[in-house]
Amino acid sequence: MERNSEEYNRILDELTGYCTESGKIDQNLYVNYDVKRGLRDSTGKGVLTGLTEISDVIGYDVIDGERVPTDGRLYYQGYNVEDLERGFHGSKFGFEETMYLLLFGKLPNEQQFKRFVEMMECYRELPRKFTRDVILKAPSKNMMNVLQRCVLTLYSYDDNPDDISIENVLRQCMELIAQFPVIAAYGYQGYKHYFHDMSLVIHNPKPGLSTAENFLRLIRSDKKYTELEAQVLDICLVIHAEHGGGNNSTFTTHVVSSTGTDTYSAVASSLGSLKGPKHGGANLKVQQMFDDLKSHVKNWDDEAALEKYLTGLIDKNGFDHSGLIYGMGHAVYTNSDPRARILKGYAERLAQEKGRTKEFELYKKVEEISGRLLAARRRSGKPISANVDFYSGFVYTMLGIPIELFTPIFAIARIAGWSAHRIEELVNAGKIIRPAYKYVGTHKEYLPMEDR
Ligand SMILES: CC(=O)SCCNC(=O)CCNC(=O)[C@H](O)C(C)(C)COP(=O)(O)OP(=O)(O)OC[C@H]1O[C@@H](n2cnc3c(N)ncnc32)[C@H](O)[C@@H]1OP(=O)(O)O
Ligand SMILES: O=C([O-])CC(=O)C(=O)O
Repeated sequence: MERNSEEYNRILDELTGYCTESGKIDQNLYVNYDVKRGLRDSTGKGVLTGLTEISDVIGYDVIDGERVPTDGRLYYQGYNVEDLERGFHGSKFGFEETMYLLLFGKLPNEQQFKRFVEMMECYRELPRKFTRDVILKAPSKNMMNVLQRCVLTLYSYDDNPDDISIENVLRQCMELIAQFPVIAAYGYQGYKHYFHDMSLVIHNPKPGLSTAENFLRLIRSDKKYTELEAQVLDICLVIHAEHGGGNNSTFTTHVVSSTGTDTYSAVASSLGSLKGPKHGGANLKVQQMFDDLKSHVKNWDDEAALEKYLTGLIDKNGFDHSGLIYGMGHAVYTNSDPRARILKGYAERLAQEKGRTKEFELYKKVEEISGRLLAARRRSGKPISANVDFYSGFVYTMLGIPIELFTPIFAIARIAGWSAHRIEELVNAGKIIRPAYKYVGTHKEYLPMEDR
């Protein structure tokens, strides 16, 4: 049979019909069996599946035994992220301090920090010819795919890949944390060259520079960036670095690590999760959604037109027909996400500097109208607000960072959290994660082919 022939397409349609029909489950059964869909209870609260000391994500206060929505708070190893952000002001190495904090449980002193940064510098170097043989050999349009493929290939360059002793896993994690920015940047350079006919530019990372500085240097042909750009990107990495054990990609780290598998398999799985548009991939979707909005609503001051467009999104009549307004909503946060508050502040300051205040005002209006429209539709009455992905892409565009690198930047930061959680899972030698699935089909008798 020839691919894409009429017959091929007819059979594929028929098979698609079979598997869609076969996969359908009566939605009432989920209620009858009290299935914790999405691992949530009937109030939407996450089912407790683990304990962690790495971070605390707070969306409610408990007052007189009642959960009351509150402005979100996020703590890394006990430290409020907003205090960290203020503390790191003016530094370009906030992300390196954050990595240390997440991995080792405390903030480093000067000597510990110097040694750590030096170690990360030597881990940053990719294996010999890896760039040519792996990154550039099979260029991809998607840098999350490049990261996944490279992580899996790094397994074969490791002399001791399957050893899950803490010492070996820590070494592997530190290497991957250091190499992620380089892989994403080189993957992007390969993409520009092979898909957009631009010159291939591969700079080496420079010792003494922070992760943020090196990343900006590697993605730019002239290696240039401003102090402000490096500082803002550094803070973006800090606030994306970790988010508890329950977020989808970190939970994936726990699930996969609980089998005793190798670090490369676990990290590649988490990358796959983070790429999803309901998770880290939302930063890309937000950008695309705003492009779509701008093509439909020419007058950004026309609130009625904005409301109509956003209502269309919820009704699955616009953009990607998913029914979602990207960048809004969160499983834990209610009144606000502290990271969105921080990013909104940077977005406002950058917009003033770059003459993009009108666009910033548009974001604010969309945030306000979406929150109102979504809250009105919800059965639970839980408040809904902008999440970390709402303003991040706007900030990145003002830093001159291309859209292809939005979700990879999330991954460059979040691998620090995944690493800390992988080690926490292994240190505590937990049970293999294995929830229950109830069979709701019938049992049938086998029939030989001629009798079917
Ligand atoms: C880094 C991150 O992962 S941050 C999240 C990034 N993702 C996005 O921005 C995508 C858009 N947002 C969403 O899809 C959701 O808000 C999620 C995935 C973040 C959280 O989902 P949940 O935990 O199920 O949210 P929650 O329980 O508060 O929402 C319940 C209801 O509101 C709806 N809802 C929540 N957010 C949105 C949204 N942005 N647009 C439309 N509907 C929404 C849900 O579909 C659900 O509807 P239902 O009760 O009728 O089934
Ligand atoms: O916690 C979540 O579910 C998603 C999230 O915000 C993150 O991973 O940063």
